[in-house]
Amino acid sequence: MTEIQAPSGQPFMKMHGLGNDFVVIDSRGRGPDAAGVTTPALARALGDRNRGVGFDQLAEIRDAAGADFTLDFWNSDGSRAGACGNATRCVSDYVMRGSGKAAVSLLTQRGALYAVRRADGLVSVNMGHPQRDWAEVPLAKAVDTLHLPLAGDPVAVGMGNPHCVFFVPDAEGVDLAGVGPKWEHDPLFPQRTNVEFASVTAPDHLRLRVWERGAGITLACGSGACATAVAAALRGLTGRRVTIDADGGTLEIDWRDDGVWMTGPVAHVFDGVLSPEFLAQHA
Ligand SMILES: N[C@H](CCC[C@H](N)C(=O)O)C(=O)O
Repeated sequence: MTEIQAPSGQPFMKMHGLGNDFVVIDSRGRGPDAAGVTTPALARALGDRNRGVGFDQLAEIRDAAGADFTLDFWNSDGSRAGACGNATRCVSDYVMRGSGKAAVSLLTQRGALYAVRRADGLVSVNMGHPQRDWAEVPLAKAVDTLHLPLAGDPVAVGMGNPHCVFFVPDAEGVDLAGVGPKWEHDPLFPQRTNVEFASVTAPDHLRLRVWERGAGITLACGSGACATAVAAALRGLTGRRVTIDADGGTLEIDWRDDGVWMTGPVAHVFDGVLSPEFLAQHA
């Protein structure tokens, strides 16, 4: 009889929120001071959809002091992201299932966040207060974040990561791949930016398409949806509670006094193990 060997290597999960897809590495159990296992080289290699696993973002779960867990985000180009709403929802769901809790707290680069499971099964995350000051976004110089001095009159909003939101008559018609990289690299954004194109379809409804910093076109962007809802409310285009249709599905955004709440679905696709060879090649 052949013995089946337990696989050695680094376990991971593949998850997605509205088609915004993630590799999730759970490296808890080593203490809050232990560094993560992810390196820029590993993120780039794993993010390659032909030679790796493929993802829009990689999320690594680490131990936290004073919260249920810490969450680090990486883009497929190997850069770090300060926030990722869809991955926060997916990972919070996984941690809630594992612990039996109906609410969890987490630490991200921007600070502490909070997630709860709703009665309908969807997961809500309080993504924190929007950053509206030019230095916090960050922008390269002191300008009015509600009317950036750029063609198309976009709004800058930080959600722990930078967003540049354009309101356009028809988001469907925008050539994302053509215009996205230009704005991502505009000198007004010293850390580059995520780029949103939104159309108001009703006073409580927006259509959104996104070009993400470090990842390109994605089917949805949770922090981008939050930034877009904030920008639309500040411009007086919508109320503070909106439904946002991204390419991959729908998010509910509610900008409350305690922060911007984002609600949507989660999907756990499969579990895998990275081979020791792959890890060694991309350490
Ligand atoms: N997809 C993520 C955002 C990733 C942002 C990342 N591209 C950055 O560099 O800030 C979300 O659901 O919020």
